Amino acid sequence: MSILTTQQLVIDVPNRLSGTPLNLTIQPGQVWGVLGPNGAGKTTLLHTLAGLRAPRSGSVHLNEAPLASLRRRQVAQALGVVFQERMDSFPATVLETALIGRHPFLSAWQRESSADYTLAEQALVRLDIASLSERLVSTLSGGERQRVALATVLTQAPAIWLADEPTNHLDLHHQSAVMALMAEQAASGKSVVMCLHDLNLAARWCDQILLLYPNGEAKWGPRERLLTAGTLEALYRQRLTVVEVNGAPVFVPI
Ligand SMILES: Nc1ncnc2c1ncn2[C@@H]1O[C@H](COP(=O)(O)OP(=O)(O)OP(=O)(O)O)[C@@H](O)[C@H]1O
Repeated sequence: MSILTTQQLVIDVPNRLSGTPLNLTIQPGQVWGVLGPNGAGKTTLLHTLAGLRAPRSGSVHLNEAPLASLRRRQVAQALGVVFQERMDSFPATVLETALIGRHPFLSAWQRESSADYTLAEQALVRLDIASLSERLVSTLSGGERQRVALATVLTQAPAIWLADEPTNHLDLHHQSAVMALMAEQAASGKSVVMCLHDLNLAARWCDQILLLYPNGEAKWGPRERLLTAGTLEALYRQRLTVVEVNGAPVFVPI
């Protein structure tokens, strides 16, 4: 189990003067939804939490060690990132791509073991792409590629998932399946931080919410406190109506 914390973290968004310092504790078992309009800094935050981008100020800690003091390999053994944009530039099959998830655990010239193959094959089954195993990733549809990216992180089996719009390109069935997978990861003691544009997925699946505003302000806390029509209307500058379905709020733009 791993805990990711931030201390007085201000993310480095170009041309933004300042922002609310973030003091977050991402605990095992939690599912965080990061919400905010385009350009608010969701991806920047996710990359900063992954140690891929330096903060403007403050710090990110993995189990109390500053992320900046850790070797990349150590970080990759604990943190998995589902990127929003991907460069699938060299030819690789779906299975080969999923196996990349094991690389943080292999030494320089070490080949993947049969246990690594088993993990990758199980991940392909879980993401419903086992039948595509030998296909080149470059030949896949957008939704299929998205599921390869998720399968790669599932193969990595990190304690902390950082996922940038994990339901991007997915049809309704696969959106639900992926959110259920995230919830399942949290239930098994992992933690999940997701950037989302779909308020209703956040309302249904996230227990902690972080709202990012275009001016750098931020609010965070339990879903019940932050996912209200008033808060979200101000965040998105969009009027909303709320209905309740199966005990969860559903936000509809009006
Ligand atoms: N390398 C860069 N140079 C200049 N501006 C940048 C750079 N990277 C990010 N930005 C700007 O920083 C801001 C935050 O970008 P970011 O991608 O984090 O937003 P986001 O909330 O994830 O947006 P979206 O909802 O559109 O995905 C945006 O205004 C973006 O244009």
